[in-house]
Amino acid sequence: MTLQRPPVNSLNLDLLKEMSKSLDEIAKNKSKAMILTSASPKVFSAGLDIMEMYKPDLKRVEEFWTTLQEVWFKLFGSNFITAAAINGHAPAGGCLLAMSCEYRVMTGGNFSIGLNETALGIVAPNWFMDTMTNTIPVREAEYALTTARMFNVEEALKVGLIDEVATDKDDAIAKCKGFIGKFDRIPALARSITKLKMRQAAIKRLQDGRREDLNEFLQFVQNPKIQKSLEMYIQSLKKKA
Ligand SMILES: CCCCCCCCC/C=C/C(=O)SCCNC(=O)CCNC(=O)[C@H](O)C(C)(C)COP(=O)(O)OP(=O)(O)OC[C@H]1O[C@@H](n2cnc3c(N)ncnc32)[C@H](O)[C@@H]1OP(=O)(O)O
Repeated sequence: MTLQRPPVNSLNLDLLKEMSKSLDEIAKNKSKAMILTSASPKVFSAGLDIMEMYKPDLKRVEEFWTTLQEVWFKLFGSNFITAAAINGHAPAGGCLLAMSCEYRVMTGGNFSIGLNETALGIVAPNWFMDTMTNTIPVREAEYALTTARMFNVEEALKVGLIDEVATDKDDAIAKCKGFIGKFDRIPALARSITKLKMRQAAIKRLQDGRREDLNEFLQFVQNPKIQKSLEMYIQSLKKKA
């Protein structure tokens, strides 16, 4: 699955809906595995489209958040094998997508990956945190989350946020295929049940608290202080360019 929403694959409602549909198709057509990557040469995904959260229409932003939750359920909780070929920057929601896969290969270069929400004055939801602690140790996750740490490729490899480094996108995809090949001799049902048991607690936590998570988000986007932070962040992104 190749993300292609120039310039930075930011996740707006339309892209999330497309992803949700594609994940359904992959599940339905009984694909053995999926590799998630990006059509952009330097950005895997810039995370959530900040414009969806800035001065939002309430109905749309509710659908936006619900669709994001759905994409996470379908990706993190998929029966099929998932690997991410991270061929560029992967901040915030981009990092979440990569961490929701079972294996991560990142192309070397001046790219970074991490959950930087606190730097925007926002708090990553519990299920973002659960996804991170499913990937790296709790202590590292707490440190990374509180400090909005963006890891460079070497740091990400060292902490286990990524599993391998690749020379370019083709190499990243080849290495993801190498991971997928490890399951050639493992019975598929045993593999998928094991994966889902490992992920069950995190999945159940969001299933049980889904409405509450949505309400928290809706309160959050209606908070004037948060809107001010988002406005300043958008300006800083634009100034850079
Ligand atoms: C339940 C509990 C409570 C709920 C609490 C709620 C929690 C919400 C959780 C939030 C999760 C998130 O993902 S929040 C999103 C966080 N994302 C980020 O912080 C990433 C910000 N972006 C970047 O760092 C960079 O753009 C990066 C990805 C490295 C690429 O750098 P480049 O130099 O290649 O490109 P840029 O010039 O910066 O960007 C190109 C254009 O894209 C825009 N752009 C970049 N990122 C964007 C983004 N995320 N959304 C919209 N637009 C974006 C820029 O403004 C530019 O616009 P023009 O100048 O107009 O061309």
